[in-house]
Amino acid sequence: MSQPKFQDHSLFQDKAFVNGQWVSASSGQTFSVHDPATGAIIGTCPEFSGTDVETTIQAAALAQEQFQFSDTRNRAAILVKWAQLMRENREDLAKLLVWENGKPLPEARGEIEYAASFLDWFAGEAIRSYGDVIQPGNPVNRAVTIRQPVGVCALITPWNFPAAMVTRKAGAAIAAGCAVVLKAPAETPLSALALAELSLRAGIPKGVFNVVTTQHKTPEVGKILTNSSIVRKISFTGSTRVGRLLMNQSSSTLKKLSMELGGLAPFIVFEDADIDEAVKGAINCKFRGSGQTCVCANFFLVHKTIYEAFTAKFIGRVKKFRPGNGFDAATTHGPLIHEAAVAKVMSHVEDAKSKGGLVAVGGNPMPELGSNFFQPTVIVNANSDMIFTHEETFGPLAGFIAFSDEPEAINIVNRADVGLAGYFFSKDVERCWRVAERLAVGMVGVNTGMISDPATPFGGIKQSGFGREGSKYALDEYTVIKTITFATGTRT
Ligand SMILES: NC(=O)c1ccc[n+]([C@@H]2O[C@H](COP(=O)([O-])OP(=O)(O)OC[C@H]3O[C@@H](n4cnc5c(N)ncnc54)[C@H](O)[C@@H]3O)[C@@H](O)[C@H]2O)c1
Ligand SMILES: O=CCCC(=O)O
Repeated sequence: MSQPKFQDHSLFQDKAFVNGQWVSASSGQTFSVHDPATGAIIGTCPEFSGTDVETTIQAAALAQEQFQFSDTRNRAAILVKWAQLMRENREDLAKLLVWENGKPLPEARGEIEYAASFLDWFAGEAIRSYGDVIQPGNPVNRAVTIRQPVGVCALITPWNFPAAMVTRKAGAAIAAGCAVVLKAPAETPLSALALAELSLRAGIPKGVFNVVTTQHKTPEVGKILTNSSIVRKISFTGSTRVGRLLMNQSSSTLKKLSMELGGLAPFIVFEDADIDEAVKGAINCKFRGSGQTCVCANFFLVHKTIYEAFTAKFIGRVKKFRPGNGFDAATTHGPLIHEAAVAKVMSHVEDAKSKGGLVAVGGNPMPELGSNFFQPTVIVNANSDMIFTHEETFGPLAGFIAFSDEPEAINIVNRADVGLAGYFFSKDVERCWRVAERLAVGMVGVNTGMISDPATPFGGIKQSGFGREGSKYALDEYTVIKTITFATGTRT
C-alpha cells in the first residue's frame, strides 16, 4: 500500500501550525517525510528557522496572557472535545501514524486511544488545583499557597510515539493554563499536525497550541527554544544525549525542565515465576513498536533453573512473528525508523556473538522487505559484558542471561547509569516487595510487562531524567507555587 485512503483529507497537513494558522517557513524551505517501510516520500513540511520559531513564541506569549486566567472548566471541556475528535477520526489518525512511523495498524489504533486517554485524564486534572494554608512564624500573619501556570512551554517530542507523546505533554500543559510551542520530530511530524487541526476544531484558543517543524535546523531551533526568556519550561522526551544538551542550553534562562530520556529496562524472571505469564509479559514488553519504546525490556535475566524452559517458550513465540508493512493485515511487527537504527541493532548482535552469545532466532537485517527491517532476534548464552546490558538497543533484540540468585540479578541491573523502567516476575510476595523497592529505576512492573497508563506517573531516575508525566503529579511540572501572606492586623 503506497498511500492510505483517508476519510478526511484535511487531517493531512503539510504546514506548521502557528497562532491557529497553517504557515510555511519564511525561507520557503521544506524537508521530506518518509515512509520507513518503503522509503517513499510521504510529503513535505516547513523547515522552520530560529526566526520562525521566535515568531511562534511571540504568538504563544500573547495567547498566554489570556489563557493563564481562563476558566478551568472550559479548559477541561476543550480537552474532552479534543479527545472525542481523536476517537471520531481514529482510523485516519492511525493510518497516518502507520505511514510515517511504520508500526502495525492495530498497534497504531492502540496508540491513538492511548493518546486520547491523556486528554481525558488531564481534563479531569484541569479542575483540581490545591494549595496549602500555613501559619507563618509571625503570629499575626496567615499564608496560603496557590498553583499558577509556569508560562509558555516548549515541548519536544520523539518519533516512536508520534501522537501519544504530544497529548501526554500538551494535555498537561493546557490543563495547567500554559500555551505551548511543540517541536515535532522530523521523522513523524504529520501526526502532530493532524492533532493541531483537531485542536482547532476542539476550540483550543489561537496561539495556545502551536506546532513547529524542522529537520536540518533542529539544533538552531533548539537553541532558540532553550535561550528564550519567554519560554519558561522545556519538556523533552528523547535521548539522554540531547536531554543533556538541552539542559545545558537552558541554564542561561534557568527554565523549569522535565526530561524523559533513554532507558535500559531489565526483565527478570525468578525461579518461582509463572513461566507462561512471564513469557507473555516478556513478549509484549520487548517487541512493542519493534523494540523502539523507551520502556521496552532491553535484556533478560532468567534464573538458571528455568532458563531452558523459559527461553524455549519465548523463542517459539518469536518464530511466529511476521515482520512487514504496517498496513498489511498479516504483519505483526513493522520496520525500524531508519537505517541507523538497523545498524545499531546489528552492532549489538555482532558484539554479543563476539562474546559468546548464540543467535537462536533472527540476527540479521531483512533487505528483502526494505532497508529498515531487522529480524526479531533472540540471543541465548548471553552475559553481562555484552553491550546490550549497558546501552539501549532500541530494536527487536532480546538477549538472555542466566543468573544464580537475587542479589546477583539486582547488582547487574543497578550498575547502570540510567534507570527508567524495570520488570520482574515472581509469585513470592515478600520477594515482590523487596525487589520492587531495590531496583534502581523510576517504574517497576511486577508480574506485568505493560506499565503505561495515564493515571500513573511516568519517568525515570539517574540519567533517564527527571520529572513525571501523566498522573496527578504531571500538572506540578507545568505550574509554580505562589505564596500569599496576609497580615491580619496587630494583636493586643
Ligand atoms: N523516556 C521516554 O519517555 C522516552 C520516550 C521516547 C524515546 N526516548 C528515548 O529517545 C531515544 C530515541 O528517540 P530519538 O532518536 O527521537 O531521540 P532524539 O533525542 O534524537 O530526538 C528526540 C527529539 O529531540 C529533537 N532534537 C534532537 N536534537 C535536538 C536539538 N539539538 N535541539 C532540540 N531538539 C532536538 C528531535 O528532533 C526529536 O524531536 C531513545 O534513547 C529513547 O529511549 C525516551
Ligand atoms: O517511549 C516512550 C513512551 C512509551 C509509553 O508511554 O509507554
